[in-house]
Amino acid sequence: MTTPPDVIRSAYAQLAVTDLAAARWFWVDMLGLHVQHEDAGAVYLRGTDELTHHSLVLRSGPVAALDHIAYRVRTPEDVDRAERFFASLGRPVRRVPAGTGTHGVGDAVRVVDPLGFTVEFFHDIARGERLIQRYDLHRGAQIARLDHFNICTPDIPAAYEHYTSLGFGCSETIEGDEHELYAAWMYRKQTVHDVAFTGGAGPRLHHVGMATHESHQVLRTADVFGSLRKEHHIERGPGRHGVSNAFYVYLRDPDGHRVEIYTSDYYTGDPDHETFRWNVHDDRRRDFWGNAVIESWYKEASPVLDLDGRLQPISESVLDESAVQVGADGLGIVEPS
Ligand SMILES: O=S(=O)(O)c1ccc(O)c(O)c1
Ligand SMILES: [Ca+2]
Ligand SMILES: [Fe+2]
Repeated sequence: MTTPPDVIRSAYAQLAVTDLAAARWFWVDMLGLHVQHEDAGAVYLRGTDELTHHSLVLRSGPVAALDHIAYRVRTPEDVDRAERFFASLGRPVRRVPAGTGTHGVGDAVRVVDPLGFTVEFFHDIARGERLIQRYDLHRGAQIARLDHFNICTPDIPAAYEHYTSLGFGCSETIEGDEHELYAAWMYRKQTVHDVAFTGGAGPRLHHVGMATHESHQVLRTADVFGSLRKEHHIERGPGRHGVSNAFYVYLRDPDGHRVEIYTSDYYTGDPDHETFRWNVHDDRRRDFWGNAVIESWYKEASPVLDLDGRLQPISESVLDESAVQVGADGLGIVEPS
């Protein structure tokens, strides 16, 4: 196997939205993301702490879907390594020279990874003004930065193996009594995750996780949606996660794309950091207070487009966590086989 690229972190997601103005209302007016650039067909957004051009791109399109997730790599040579790595796996690979791809991003490579996701690896990206202490510009949820991608895939062990081969560590898992792998959280930056896997039909994007500095920003976000009679955008929470220990709320944008507002997870940077393993029957795993997980959270997600913008076919899940009888969820009636 060829040398993998040195991934620094999850860097941006590019979402296709069917009504750019409605999406702008949600992500800019309500969540407060900073507009770094916009044109007739797309808006480029970032959080208050982000120094690179964007961490979210909303592109107008006929179908609500994920264009691609993107990881920043340490050097320009790591873009070449990514191209060779995925070519050696026999995966579709397409070089995207500077100026021909996403606005603000330099030389990049886009691949369809073994899980069926379109993934971009880049190093060069334009800078944005330092907003960390421009409190006068901090609005809405006061989102600091993109924290992670959560992806739906039917084969969690395959996802774990693929991201392990890319040098990702594993901070936490959800496992069955026989250690069947239901979910995993994996990282390159020194927090709980850059990517996590939710068992289900895939490839689909489950959510993008956006970090705030304080739990009161999570709570206020939910309050503002309630005040404006937009509470139907609130899907799950606010609450405290078992996995990651983060405080969270999940929202759905006008196209149904899911976003998590997430704060206060923990450091994972020591080389001998140990994986914390949850049992699928522990009903504190997903909400530490034992609150049930709404069925839509397990079942609904955004489809994914291939390198040519065509919808990727979706294959069904192997293990269905929502079918596991646990105290709080109570969604299913069948123990895992
Ligand atoms: O619901 S879980 O506690 O499993 C969880 C933990 C961290 C996340 O980012 C997440 O989306 C979900
Ligand atoms: Ca709701
Ligand atoms: Fe998340």
